[in-house]
Amino acid sequence: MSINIRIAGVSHWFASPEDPVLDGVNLNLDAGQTLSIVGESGCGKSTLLHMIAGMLQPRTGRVYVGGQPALAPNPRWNIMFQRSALYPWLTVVKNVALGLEFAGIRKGRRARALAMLERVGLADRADAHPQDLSGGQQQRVALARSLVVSPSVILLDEPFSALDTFTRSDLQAEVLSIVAEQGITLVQVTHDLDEAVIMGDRIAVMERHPGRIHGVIENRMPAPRQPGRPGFAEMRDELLAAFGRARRNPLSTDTRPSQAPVAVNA
Ligand SMILES: Nc1ncnc2c1ncn2[C@@H]1O[C@H](COP(=O)(O)OP(=O)(O)OP(=O)(O)O)[C@@H](O)[C@H]1O
Repeated sequence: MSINIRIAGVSHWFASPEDPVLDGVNLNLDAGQTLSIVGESGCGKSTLLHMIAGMLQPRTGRVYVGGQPALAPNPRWNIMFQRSALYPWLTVVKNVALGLEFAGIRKGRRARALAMLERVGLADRADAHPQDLSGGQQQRVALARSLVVSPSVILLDEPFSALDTFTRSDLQAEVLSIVAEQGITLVQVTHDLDEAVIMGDRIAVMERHPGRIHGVIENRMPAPRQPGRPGFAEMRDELLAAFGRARRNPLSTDTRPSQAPVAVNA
């Protein structure tokens, strides 16, 4: 079942209230939509993702997932990090099946894990151990573990940043296809503007220090959104311009150009 996400007036600080990491973040995502979050290093992207995952509570405001406050981690919304740990003593298929075990699913674990491995192109390595796989293959296993539970929401924190261009492109396409097929709501943090355009129906651009939503761009490109296709370069240029403005105004929104074309449609 698809579910929506609502980030309502979220502010946060770690060390001191005088040094907020997030300030007044509002963002809505419809059920089954995909959102890319971009912004300079340290602007609070991962912090926001942790809040959606229920791993961290904002000092003020609230995150709602499927209408419920995200007060604790939930197996139906899955977070995957840049380097998701696999267990070296378990085979690939057992690592994937662990996702099902964590979600409390008892029956048919191996068959479901194998089907998902097939999906990410690793069925033939099911009985290998993670350390015998390449970095890209290990990320595929981690992805399979996240997706095998048919989560309602998947949260990806730069999952493909260490991968070569071709592997990254394959995995982007595979994630988008699974997400569309299962109606999963996707939030992905990325530093790669091409990836932001490829993955996001909407793209949130953040300012830094404190972390704020500078604007949200509605991605007008129809799927498949691939570099070189009509409209891709325009979307990327629009994003790059918004990113540049967000960087130029890290400490204040007062100097933001009034003609900024970014749709603040949070
Ligand atoms: N647990 C924590 N304790 C103290 N400070 C933290 C903690 N987690 C994050 N921070 C600080 O909060 C700020 C935002 O961090 P966050 O990781 O959310 O940024 P980011 O945009 O994801 O960065 P990057 O793009 O480099 O991954 C940073 O200054 C970081 O040092």
